[in-house]
Amino acid sequence: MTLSIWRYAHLALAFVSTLFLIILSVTGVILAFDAVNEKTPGYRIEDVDSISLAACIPALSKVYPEIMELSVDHNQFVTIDATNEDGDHVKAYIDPRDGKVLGPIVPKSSFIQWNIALHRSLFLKETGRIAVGIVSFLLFLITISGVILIVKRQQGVRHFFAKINRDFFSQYFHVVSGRLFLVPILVISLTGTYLFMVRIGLMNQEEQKPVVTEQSGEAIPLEKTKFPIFQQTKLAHVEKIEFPLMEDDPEEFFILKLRDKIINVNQIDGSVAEQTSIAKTVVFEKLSLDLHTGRTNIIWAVVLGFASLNILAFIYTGFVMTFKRTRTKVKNKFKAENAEIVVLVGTENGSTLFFANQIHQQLLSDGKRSFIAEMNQYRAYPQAQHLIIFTSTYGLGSPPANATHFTDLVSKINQQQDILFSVVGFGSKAYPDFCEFAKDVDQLLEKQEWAKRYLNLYTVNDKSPDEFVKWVHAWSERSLTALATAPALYTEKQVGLKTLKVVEKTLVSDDNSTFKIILAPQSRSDFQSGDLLAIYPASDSRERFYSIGQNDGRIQLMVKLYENGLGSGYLYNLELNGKLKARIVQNSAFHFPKKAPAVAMIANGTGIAPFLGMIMNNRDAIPVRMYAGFRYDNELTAQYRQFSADEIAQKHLESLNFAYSRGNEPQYVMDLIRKDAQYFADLLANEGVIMICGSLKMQKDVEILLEELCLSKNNQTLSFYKNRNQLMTDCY
Ligand SMILES: Cc1cc2nc3c(=O)[nH]c(=O)nc-3n(C[C@H](O)[C@H](O)[C@H](O)COP(=O)(O)O)c2cc1C
Repeated sequence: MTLSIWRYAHLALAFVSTLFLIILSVTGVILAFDAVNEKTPGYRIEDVDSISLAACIPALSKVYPEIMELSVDHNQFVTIDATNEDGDHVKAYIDPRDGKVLGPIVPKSSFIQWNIALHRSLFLKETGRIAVGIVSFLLFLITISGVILIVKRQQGVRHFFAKINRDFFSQYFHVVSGRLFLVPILVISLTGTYLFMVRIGLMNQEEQKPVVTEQSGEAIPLEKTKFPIFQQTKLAHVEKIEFPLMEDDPEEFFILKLRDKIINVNQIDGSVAEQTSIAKTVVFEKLSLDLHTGRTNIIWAVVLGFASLNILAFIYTGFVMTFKRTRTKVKNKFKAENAEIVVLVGTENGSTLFFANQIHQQLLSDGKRSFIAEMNQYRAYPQAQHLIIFTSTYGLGSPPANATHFTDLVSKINQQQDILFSVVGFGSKAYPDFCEFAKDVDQLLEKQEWAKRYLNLYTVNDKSPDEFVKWVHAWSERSLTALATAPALYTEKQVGLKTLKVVEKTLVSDDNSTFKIILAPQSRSDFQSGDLLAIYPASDSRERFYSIGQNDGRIQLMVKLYENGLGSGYLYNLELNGKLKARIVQNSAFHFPKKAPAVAMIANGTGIAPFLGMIMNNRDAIPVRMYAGFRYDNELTAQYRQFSADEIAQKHLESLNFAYSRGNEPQYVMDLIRKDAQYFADLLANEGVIMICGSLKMQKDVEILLEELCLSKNNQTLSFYKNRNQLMTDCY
């Protein structure tokens, strides 16, 4: 499928960096947790911005005769490295106002250190650092391309924060959380990139020259509380203070390491002996580190933790989206120029392609020369008789990604022969322009001289299989092409294969080509008569469907054996007690209507199969009449007669009426219906249900007859009853 360049970039970048991003996100979550955890002991000195060095240094000197170092970390914890009055070495968190020890310095656990090393360099030293840096930059690019995709999706920057309609969970989550975590992820990626650039020396850290103040003459001693620089400097601005090693030595200084400069202070008179600014890049580096790690702010650390967690969720949902988009693989057996049926698909996220492919596959199975392509690949189809278009719509009635040139192409390329067209729109009623693009395409084709309308436009809301099968019914009945109408076949969640054992099989004879096969599921299976069995005779993607009759918890099929028939031949050749794998497809639209006051069943040939099961299970004794047409009265129909006698005795059935088309008096089911016209008219008038199973041709003829009957006897159209679900069909 054509992907827009941005989506392609977004995906390619994500693909390249996935593994690294997973490692960095997992360790990122752990380190964010650690950053929060670090702050939980109550060593934080709240008013470090009001404590001056002039207040705290003399106070500390009273408690600690010898101080080596005092530092204030990103948590605003103050640490001292000193000797106390008892001569003991103290390295601990203290209160800077009175020197009281608050707690010991606990080094980071080896687990956290392990995480830090993994996060920074993947344990690969310099190479790892470079890889991490590059991945940070890729994350930045992924974020930017993601923003562009959201802007495109939302039809402009103005709607960036507008409501996101939910197509499916992964997509919704990806977009909504993408917006929510946009800023933190941008910050993580940019600061990560910057830190990497600094570390590998890409940022020019120009040496800052110290400014030296010439000392004039002998220093006049001053009390430390009066040192102007100590009075001006608050603890909040300090990172570290190195104390003079030897007291009274004017060559030994207090070295104040502040965030933006280093100041050497004369310990005798408190004058500034030397001052060195810290390079901007270093200041930025510290800021980046604060922002990247959340070490200075607990709320930011929590936000970063969630953002990292969200990167993992992004990866997962992103791949679900990609999988969904690319899952349906299409194969063409015929070339565009030889195709008799052309299926064109307009899709952005691949779901419409799934529906289209289900149809294309069935057309191929039915021996039709079907060809499937994207709408943007529209061209001349010299042998086409049918053009079927399935397309979604994206915002303001726009075409999906692979249908953007369709309108232009249609105006440029004229087909040379008449082609019957049918358009199915896929969309969502959550959007004001429901299926707008499909409507436009339908109108566009209507105007083409070569295009002849085959069906009116059908629309499908939110990928509803029930709505889609309405089109399937219509197209298959009009074209007399067997297409499966069980909605379950068009749901993306397909249930798995089941093992079935052959427990009974009859043989065909000269005058009977239909055989019965009974299959016992080897695991718990829920199904009803009217459901379908999908088998895979060649163990490939080719599927064949059979209507199920439920016989005592087992699957009963009536199969007509065709010469060289793939499915029928496979089933016929199965050994007794042999096993096969197959899928049960629920077909709730053709289940026995348990609430109906009465039911008429109309079948021809193997269409009788589901009805046999329904009758056996009619324990509520709903009045059922069956009308069945066959070619010959043979041993099979004799069995049906025996079956009906048994079922009539059990009150499961009222009557079974046969018509034989090749007998002495050729008859069709239509003749049986005509004979019982009043019964059918009354049945429909009294909310009874008619079920039809068998050939599409028979269904068509029966419907024409029922239409006549309804009009003449009930003064109603057949569609009136159809709309009330009083006509159920499953024909092929
Ligand atoms: C961003 C976005 C915009 C959409 N805009 C419309 C719209 O304007 N009209 C509509 O009927 N459906 C709209 N839809 C719904 C899709 O057309 C619908 O979900 C369709 O089944 C998707 O099919 P696809 O996966 O084949 O692209 C939109 C969906 C998304 C995600």
